[in-house]
Amino acid sequence: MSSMLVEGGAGVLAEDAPAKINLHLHVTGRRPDGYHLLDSLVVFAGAADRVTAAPGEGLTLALEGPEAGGLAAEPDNLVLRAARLLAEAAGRDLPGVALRLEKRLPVASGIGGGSADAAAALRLLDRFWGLGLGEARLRELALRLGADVPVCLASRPALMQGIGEVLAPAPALPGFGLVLANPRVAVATPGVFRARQGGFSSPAALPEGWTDAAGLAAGLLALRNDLEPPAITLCPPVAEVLAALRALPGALMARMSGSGATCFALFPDAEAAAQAAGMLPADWWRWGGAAHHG
Ligand SMILES: C[C@@](CO)(OP(=O)(O)O)[C@H](O)COP(=O)(O)OP(=O)(O)OC[C@H]1O[C@@H](n2ccc(N)nc2=O)[C@H](O)[C@@H]1O
Ligand SMILES: Nc1ncnc2c1ncn2[C@@H]1O[C@H](COP(=O)(O)OP(=O)(O)O)[C@@H](O)[C@H]1O
Repeated sequence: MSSMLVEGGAGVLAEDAPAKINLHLHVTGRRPDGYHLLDSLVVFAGAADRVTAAPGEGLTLALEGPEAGGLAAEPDNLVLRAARLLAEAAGRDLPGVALRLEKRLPVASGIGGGSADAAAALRLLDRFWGLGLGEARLRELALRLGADVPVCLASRPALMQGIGEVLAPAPALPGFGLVLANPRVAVATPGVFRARQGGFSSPAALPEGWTDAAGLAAGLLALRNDLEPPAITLCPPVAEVLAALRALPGALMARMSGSGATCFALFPDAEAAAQAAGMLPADWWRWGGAAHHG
C-alpha cells in the first residue's frame, strides 16, 4: 500500500508505514555472514506509522505520536538513514526536506515499525525529490537498510525468503481480522536469533490460496514461528500474551510475529477483531482491525 496524499500546505506529502505481520516464520538456514534464511508469509495491518515530508532547510526529522518516546535515545533514526541513502543514490544536490514521523507502532516489537518507516521514507522521498528510481533500485536500497525493508516497500502480502530479499506473491488470501498485542517489553532481534536452538525447518508447503479465515487459520496452525520459543525464554510475558489472545472470543489462532514480542490473533472479520482487542489488558499495546490487502 502506498497512499500518497497531498496534505494541506503546498508540497507536503505523506506515506503510511503499516505494521508487518509474519503469519508463519520458518528459519531454514544460515548464511556464512550469520544472517538467517527465512520462509515467511507476511501480511500488513491497518495499524501504521506515518511519515510526512515538507520543504525545509537541510535534512531534519521531528518525532511525534504515542510511541515516539521509544525513539528518543535513537542516535540514527531509520527514516534519516533512508533519506541519506536515497540522496546518495541520486548523486546530485537535492532540495532540503523537513520530515515528520508520527510513531504509533511500538519500537523493537516484531512488527517491523522501523522497517516500515524506512520503506515509507524511500517511497515518499523518491516522489518528493522527483527521482523516479523505480521499484528494482528502491528494493536494492531497501535491503541495505534492513532485511525486512524490501517487503515493507510494497506493503502487500508476500511470501518472503532469503534473508528477506526474495519476495513472491502470497497465496490468495480471504478477508480476515487481526488483533495485535504487545506486553510493552522491547525484544532485540539479534538476541532472539542467537538464542534459537535446534536445526533448521523446511519451507512451508502453501496452497494456491484459502477461501475463508477458518481455512487460513487451519493452514497456519500446521506451521510455526521458529523464533517464538527463544523469544519466550528471553521474554516470558510473550507466553501470557499468547494465552490471552487464544482466550479471546472468536480467535481462530494466535502466534508471535517476527522476533517478538508482539503477537497476533486471527479473526473471521475486522469488527470481531476490533471488539476483541478492547478486552485485552489496558497496559498492553493493543490493536484490532482489518488485515491490509494492498
Ligand atoms: C525477524 C524479522 C522477520 O520478519 O522481523 P522483526 O522481528 O525484525 O520484525 C526480520 O527478519 C528482521 O529484519 P530486520 O529487523 O530488518 O533485521 P536487520 O536489521 O537486517 O538485522 C538485525 C539482526 O537480526 C539478525 N537477522 C536478521 C534478519 C535475518 N534474516 N537473519 C538474521 O540473523 C542479524 O543478527 C541482524 O544483525
Ligand atoms: N523509525 C524507527 N522506528 C523504530 N525503530 C527504529 C527506527 N529507527 C531506528 N530504529 C531502531 O531499529 C530497531 C528495530 O526496530 P523495529 O523495526 O521497530 O523492530 P522489529 O524489527 O523488531 O520489528 C529499534 O530497536 C531501534 O533501535
